[in-house]
Amino acid sequence: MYEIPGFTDEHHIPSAIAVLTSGGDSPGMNPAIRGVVRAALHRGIKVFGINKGYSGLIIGDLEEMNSASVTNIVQRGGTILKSDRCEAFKDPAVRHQAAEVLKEKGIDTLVVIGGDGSLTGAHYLTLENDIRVIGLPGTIDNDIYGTDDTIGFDTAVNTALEAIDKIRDTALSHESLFLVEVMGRNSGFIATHVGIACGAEMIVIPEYEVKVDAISSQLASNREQGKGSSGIIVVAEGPKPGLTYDLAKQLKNHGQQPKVCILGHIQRGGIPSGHDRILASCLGASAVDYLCAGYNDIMIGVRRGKIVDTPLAQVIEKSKELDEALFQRALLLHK
Ligand SMILES: Nc1ncnc2c1ncn2[C@@H]1O[C@H](COP(=O)(O)OP(=O)(O)OP(=O)(O)O)[C@@H](O)[C@H]1O
Ligand SMILES: O=P(O)(O)OC[C@H]1O[C@](O)(CO)[C@@H](O)[C@@H]1O
Ligand SMILES: [Mg+2]
Repeated sequence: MYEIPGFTDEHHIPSAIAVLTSGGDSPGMNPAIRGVVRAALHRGIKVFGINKGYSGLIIGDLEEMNSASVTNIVQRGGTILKSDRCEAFKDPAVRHQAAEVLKEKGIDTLVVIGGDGSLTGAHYLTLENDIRVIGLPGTIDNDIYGTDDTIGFDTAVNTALEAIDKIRDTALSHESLFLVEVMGRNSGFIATHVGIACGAEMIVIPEYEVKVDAISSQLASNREQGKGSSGIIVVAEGPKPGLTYDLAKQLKNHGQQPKVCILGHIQRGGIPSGHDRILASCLGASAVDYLCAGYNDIMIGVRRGKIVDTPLAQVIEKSKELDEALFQRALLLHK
């Protein structure tokens, strides 16, 4: 499914690899961990699992893994290593402490599976300390520069769709309008993909200004065309809680009677899709290939079906643009 680079130079075999998951959990983190562990063991490299992301790293909560440690996890949601958000890791002194923990155990390389924040932490860790790092994009948000796809995005979109298809039944039966909030504080990737796939009447995302007038006239036009008065508007959660309720209020002022349904954390859990399992497995195993070939301070992702690497500095600095053409296509399909 993915074109995998073949490396010839393999003179940088790590003494031992540690792996952690960080930030919001995402479906596919487990097959990614499995990929790292099995590929490392295949080369005779010791591999350690760190519990609870950077919080566990700082206090040395880690243990050696073997092939059985990752048996029967390819199909499991969440992360067997657990995850966390760790404010303390933003402090360089704390990162130094983390590096010392690794060195004491004879570990010289770390694989970080997480979102943009987690990859930022990984970049600083290697810049300031003698630890090599590889990042893997593990987030449902798909908001990471340097990869077309992130581990968990596909599953999250499908989970949201399953829920919205059910809400659609009720919307049709009662001729009612639903605002369905999906995840995405700063990015509308989930909302755009879900909106297209569920046939939403409108999609609201943080990247573009919300035009209540436009939503109202779209709904009015639907009624005039004989499409009925039920509808689904997919709304990305946006930067602060409550924005979907604010939008509902504004629509009420325009004579609409919307109901709000917040999908929330169901989007983060569940069995990873086949797509996410394959992506995660390939990226996990590739992390070990890249380490053995001497790479450091990169994220491994996919572009146009190829496994590719991007310097973490770029991943952090640049933001992934929403596909404008795709969003325009969605607008066309509403009409
Ligand atoms: N600027 C930073 N410097 C050092 N570490 C950071 C930085 N930003 C984030 N991190 C570390 O990464 C952790 C996770 O970051 P964040 O909460 O942004 O989630 P994420 O990795 O982007 O995942 P997601 O957005 O999918 O939940 C933080 O709790 C912190 O430990
Ligand atoms: O569970 P928390 O910490 O509230 O995080 C929610 C955020 O995490 C994400 O689910 C990504 O992991 C975002 O889509 C969402 O905005
Ligand atoms: Mg993030």
